[in-house]
Amino acid sequence: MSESQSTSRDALRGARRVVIKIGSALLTNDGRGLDAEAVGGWVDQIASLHARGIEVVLVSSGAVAEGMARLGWVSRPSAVYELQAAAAVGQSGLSQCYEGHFARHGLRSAQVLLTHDDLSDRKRYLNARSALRTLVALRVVPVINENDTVVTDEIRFGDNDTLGALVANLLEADALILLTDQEGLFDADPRHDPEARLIAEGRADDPALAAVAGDGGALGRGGMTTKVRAARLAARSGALTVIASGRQASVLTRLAEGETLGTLLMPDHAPLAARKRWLAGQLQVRGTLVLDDGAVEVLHRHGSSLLPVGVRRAEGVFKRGDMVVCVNEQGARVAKGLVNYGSDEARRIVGQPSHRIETLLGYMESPELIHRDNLVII
Ligand SMILES: Nc1ncnc2c1ncn2[C@@H]1O[C@H](COP(=O)(O)OP(=O)(O)O)[C@@H](O)[C@H]1O
Ligand SMILES: N[C@@H](CCC(=O)OP(=O)(O)O)C(=O)O
Repeated sequence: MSESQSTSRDALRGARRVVIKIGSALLTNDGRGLDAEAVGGWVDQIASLHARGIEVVLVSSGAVAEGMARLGWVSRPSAVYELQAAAAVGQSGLSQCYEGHFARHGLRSAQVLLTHDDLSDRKRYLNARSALRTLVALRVVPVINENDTVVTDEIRFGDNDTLGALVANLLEADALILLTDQEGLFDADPRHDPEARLIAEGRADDPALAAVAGDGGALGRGGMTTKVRAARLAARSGALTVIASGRQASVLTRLAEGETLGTLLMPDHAPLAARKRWLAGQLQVRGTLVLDDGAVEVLHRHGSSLLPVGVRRAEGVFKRGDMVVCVNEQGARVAKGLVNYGSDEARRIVGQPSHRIETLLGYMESPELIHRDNLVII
């Protein structure tokens, strides 16, 4: 084992708070509802981590699959209202299953259902954080899922990898462990390429990883694409990510002991401040600002605010306070942030020096289009 590998795996051994996500592809027993026996096995391992003083927060998929099994449906419905109904039926089964297994170890679990809005509204985000922190302090294991029954396609995470990463950010976890049906991230999708080789370690921000990550199977949602993206999100609060097979014997306890299993994706920059992390985790973007090269440079190099003079075009319909993405002239994403002017006003002031804002609009809200406190480089 190389020196860098042993150092990285040591980081996992030192983890005190971990978010463990168990994916649909793994949980659902080839689509026939929950694999309760396998759930029991993971809970046994989590109980053992707990006994060593490691705080565990679980993100578990499986509600829709369990609901389908309970309702006797053989194929996944496409209508949103049927998926919502299946999730409602299945979520109680999921919760019961975990509760029963944790009870064998004298541990309590708690069901926490979150939506995108809970994490995008700053007040609700802080509320969710304090509730989860309280549960963890009470030595209860939160079992989190997306609240599928009340979300529509437009506002959903969809996959639970992203939710897991945002929870890791929220709780400043040391590690995010994504358990799935493959041994980790391969250099090609092993379902289609028998020669594919496991990537043991990488940097969460490495664009080459996103290039080899493909879509999910029939049961899962985002495949490796969302797992690699989740690693990038988790890295923003300094968390490392492991993608590993939930079918490997004692996978969680072996990882906690520093064994080389799965794919380890390490953060390669300092963690962002809490508010910037929250900004970075925002998925819903209302518009696009196309920046000139000078603006891209000052944002990158100096962490400056974005002034209208550096913006070529404003696209989309947005209000003051909405999240917009900033791209360079080739369309590559550079930053995102909360904009100080709505799209109509923004279109009138782009390319202009800030001292002209008042003349152009009849008022000046602020000299920046996005203040640096509300801006995050991506
Ligand atoms: N490069 C890759 N390496 C490993 N698996 C990959 C890769 N690209 C795509 N996949 C697919 O991703 C699937 C796991 O993702 P997904 O089905 O969403 O599972 P989960 O429900 O656990 O999130 C695997 O079954 C695999 O076929
Ligand atoms: N929230 C959904 C699960 C979403 C999902 O399958 O995500 P993933 O496990 O990342 O493939 C459910 O409980 O059915």
